[in-house]
Amino acid sequence: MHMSKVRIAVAGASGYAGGEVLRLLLGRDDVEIGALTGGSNAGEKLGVLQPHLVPLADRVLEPTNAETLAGHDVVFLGLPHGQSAAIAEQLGDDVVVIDCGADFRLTDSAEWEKFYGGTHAGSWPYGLPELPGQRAQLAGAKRIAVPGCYPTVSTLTLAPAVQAGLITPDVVVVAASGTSGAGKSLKANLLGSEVMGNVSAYGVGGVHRHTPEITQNLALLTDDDVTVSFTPLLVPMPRGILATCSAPITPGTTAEQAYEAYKGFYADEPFVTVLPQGVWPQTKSVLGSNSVHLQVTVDETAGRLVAVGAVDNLAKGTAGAAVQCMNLALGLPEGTGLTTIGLAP
Ligand SMILES: NC(=O)C1=CN([C@@H]2O[C@H](COP(=O)(O)OP(=O)(O)OC[C@H]3O[C@@H](n4cnc5c(N)ncnc54)[C@H](OP(=O)(O)O)[C@@H]3O)[C@@H](O)[C@H]2O)C=CC1
Ligand SMILES: CC(=O)N[C@@H](CCC(=O)OP(=O)(O)O)C(=O)O
Repeated sequence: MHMSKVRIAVAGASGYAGGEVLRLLLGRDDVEIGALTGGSNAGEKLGVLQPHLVPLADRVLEPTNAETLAGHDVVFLGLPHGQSAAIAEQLGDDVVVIDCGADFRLTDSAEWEKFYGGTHAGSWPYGLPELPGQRAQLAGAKRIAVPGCYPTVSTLTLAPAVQAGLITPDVVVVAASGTSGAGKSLKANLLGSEVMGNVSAYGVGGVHRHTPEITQNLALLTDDDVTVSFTPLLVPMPRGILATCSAPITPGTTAEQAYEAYKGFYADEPFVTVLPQGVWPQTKSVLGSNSVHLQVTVDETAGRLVAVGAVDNLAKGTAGAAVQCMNLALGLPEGTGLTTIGLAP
């Protein structure tokens, strides 16, 4: 039977998130790529801005507005924070809008104002299908907020332990990210000479805006109060996040029990792999894929559970999740167009 193609548009097609959505969708014969829009680069050819997207080289970026984005089944927003709400409200309730930005992730307006400033636009179904109960919220959804990259990996690295009560949910997350997490626009501290051969911490002391998002996610899994100490590190690589997470272990819990809890929690998840015991996640193994790699153990001397997770910040951390959510929203097989296979060496 002939099925009509899903017509999609990407706002922010010149950026990293928008570019990755297009890379993932270009291989699909059930998707037609419609409008591609930008900001300062409107009028430019995509072949100049995203030369890896060869089939789209001659496409010209249009300005981002309700007119250029009209007439699509799905609109992906890869715009800076605070830009999504005004566009989304003009797009009509029948269009699936998938926001890669932060505007609709938080449910608590006070937390939004504290960490982002300005008025909170509201909250949309949260695009992390691996959270218990969340897949049902995404099936048929017309508005989806794609999680932040650090919250995706941090939440999934801790969720089984929090839900099973293996830890006191007073968690410490230290996560190293590649530079693409900061977006494509040049930032002084991201110029090559500052990043190469260097690792630095930033957003230290509970001030990074992903802290309340991680807390919000973990709080769904327990009746206990959740506290999150989150420290991001910038490392000299283009893609990938490695998150090291720990929390006080519930006395008597063994490493074997923790491992089995993780295996059980993710047994039916197509994109989460709990690696063989003793094998620790590394970013390269997930690059370009929608995979999350996890490992867990118990540090008996310190009395802490230690879990490590890896994702590609642009794939499962943004654009891969966006495509996974599109599939769920449209009732397509969830893994359509997504791979679990990363790179080596
Ligand atoms: N990079 C990552 O790992 C992740 C990113 N995200 C989110 O995705 C969104 C996009 O991030 P990312 O792709 O990294 O950022 P980039 O800086 O790479 O891209 C930003 C895009 O937004 C466009 N843009 C900027 N200002 C305007 C404007 N005023 N009007 C219309 N378009 C505009 C830019 O167009 P132009 O170039 O033409 O100016 C560009 O296409 C952000 O909200 C970010 O938080 C989420 C998770 C992870
Ligand atoms: C390395 C780096 O700078 N990373 C970004 C996070 C990117 C991301 O996922 O965040 P949002 O979608 O919430 O912007 C940062 O720390 O601000």
